[in-house]
Amino acid sequence: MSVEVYYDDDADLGLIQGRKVAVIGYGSQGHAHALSLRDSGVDVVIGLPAGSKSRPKAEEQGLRVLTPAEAAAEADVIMILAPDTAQRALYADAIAPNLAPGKAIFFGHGFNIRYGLITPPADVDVAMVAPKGPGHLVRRQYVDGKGVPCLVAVEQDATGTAFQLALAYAKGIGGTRAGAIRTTFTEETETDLFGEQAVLCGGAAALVQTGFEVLTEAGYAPEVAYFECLHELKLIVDLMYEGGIARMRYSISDTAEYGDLSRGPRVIDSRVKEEMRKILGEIRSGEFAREWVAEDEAGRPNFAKWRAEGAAHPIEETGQKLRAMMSWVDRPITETA
Ligand SMILES: NC(=O)C1=CN([C@@H]2O[C@H](COP(=O)(O)OP(=O)(O)OC[C@H]3O[C@@H](n4cnc5c(N)ncnc54)[C@H](OP(=O)(O)O)[C@@H]3O)[C@@H](O)[C@H]2O)C=CC1
Ligand SMILES: CC[C@](O)(C(C)=O)C(=O)O
Ligand SMILES: [Mg+2]
Ligand SMILES: [Mg+2]
Repeated sequence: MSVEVYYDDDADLGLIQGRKVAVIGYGSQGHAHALSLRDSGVDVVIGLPAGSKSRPKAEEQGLRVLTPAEAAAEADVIMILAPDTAQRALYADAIAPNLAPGKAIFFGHGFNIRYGLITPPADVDVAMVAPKGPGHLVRRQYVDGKGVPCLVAVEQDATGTAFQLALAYAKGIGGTRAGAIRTTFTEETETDLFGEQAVLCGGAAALVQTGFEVLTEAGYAPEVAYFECLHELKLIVDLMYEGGIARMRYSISDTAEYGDLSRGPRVIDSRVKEEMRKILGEIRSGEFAREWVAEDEAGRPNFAKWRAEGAAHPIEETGQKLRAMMSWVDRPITETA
C-alpha cells in the first residue's frame, strides 16, 4: 500500500488524556467526538454560542458547555466542528484571541485551511482528524467497540509532536481501531468535496431520482420504482462495501450482471466523466469554495430553493409511506445529537 496506516498500537492515548480538549460545535461530528473522547478518559469541554440549540443536548449528556471563546481559552487542543461556513468568523472572534504558543487547533475537514479562510499563527499545531463517515456512525461504531477509519494530517507542526497528538485524538474517537490514514489538508479537502459532490451525495441522489422519474413517467407504480431505485441500492452497496464491485457481481443474477456490464457504461458515459473532471477542476481552483462562501454570505438563496425542491420530489412521499411499513428500516438520525 502506498499510504501510511496507523492502528491502536501506534497511538498513545495518554498524549490526549494529558490535555484539555475543547470541541467547538455539537452536531453530527461534534457530539461523536466529544462523547467518545470523554468515554476514552479525556477531559472535554464543549464550546457553543449562548443561544445554540445544541446546548441542551450536550448538557443532557453530561458535558460541560461554555461559549466558544471560554472553551478555547481553557483548552490546549481546540477541535473546530462547527459548520465549514461558520468557521472563519468563529476562528477570528473566539479562537484566535485565545491561542497561545504550543496549543493545537484541530479540524474535521480541511476546507478553511485549504482555501486560506483561516491562517493560524506559526506557534500553534494545526492538524486534522477526519472520520470517513457520518458522525452518528462514528459514535455508534465507537460504542460497539469498533471504529470508523479516519484521515489524519498535519498542516503545521509547531511543537514537533502534532502528528502523535492527532493520532492520540483519533484513538480517542475509535478511528485507530479501524485505521488512520496519513494524508494532507489538500488531499483530504479536494477528495472529500469531489466524493460528496460527484459520487456519494450529488451523484447518487441524482441517479436515484432520475431512475425513479423514468420509471414513474413511463407509468410504473411509484412504490415499485422506489424499491428498484432507492431501497435496493443499500443492499447492492452493502455487497460492494463487503467485497468490492466484484463481490456484488458475484451475488447478483447473470441477467443483472449482463445488464450492469452492457448498460452501466451507457448511463455513466464519457460525458459524465468529463463533467466529473470539471467538478474536480472547480474544487482544485477554489471556484467551488468561492461560490459556496458567497452563497452562504448571501443568505443561501439557491441552497434553500434546491433543498425545498429535493424535499418535494415525489420519491420522498413514496418513501415515507413505504418506510412506515418497514419498522426495521427506521433508525432516527438524532440518536445522540
Ligand atoms: N457531517 C459529517 O458526518 C461530517 C462532517 N465533517 C466536518 O465536520 C465539521 C462539522 O460538520 P457537521 O458535524 O456536519 O456539523 P453540523 O451542522 O452537524 O453541526 C454544527 C454544530 O456547530 C454548532 N455551531 C453552529 N454555528 C456555530 C458557531 N458559530 N460556533 C460554534 N458552534 C456553532 C451547531 O449548533 P446549533 O445547534 O446551534 O446550530 C452544531 O452544534 C465540518 O467541518 C464538516 O465538513 C467531516 C466528516 C463528516
Ligand atoms: C459524504 C459527506 C461528508 O463528506 C461525510 C459524511 O463524510 C460530509 O461532509 O458530511
Ligand atoms: Mg466526507
Ligand atoms: Mg465532506
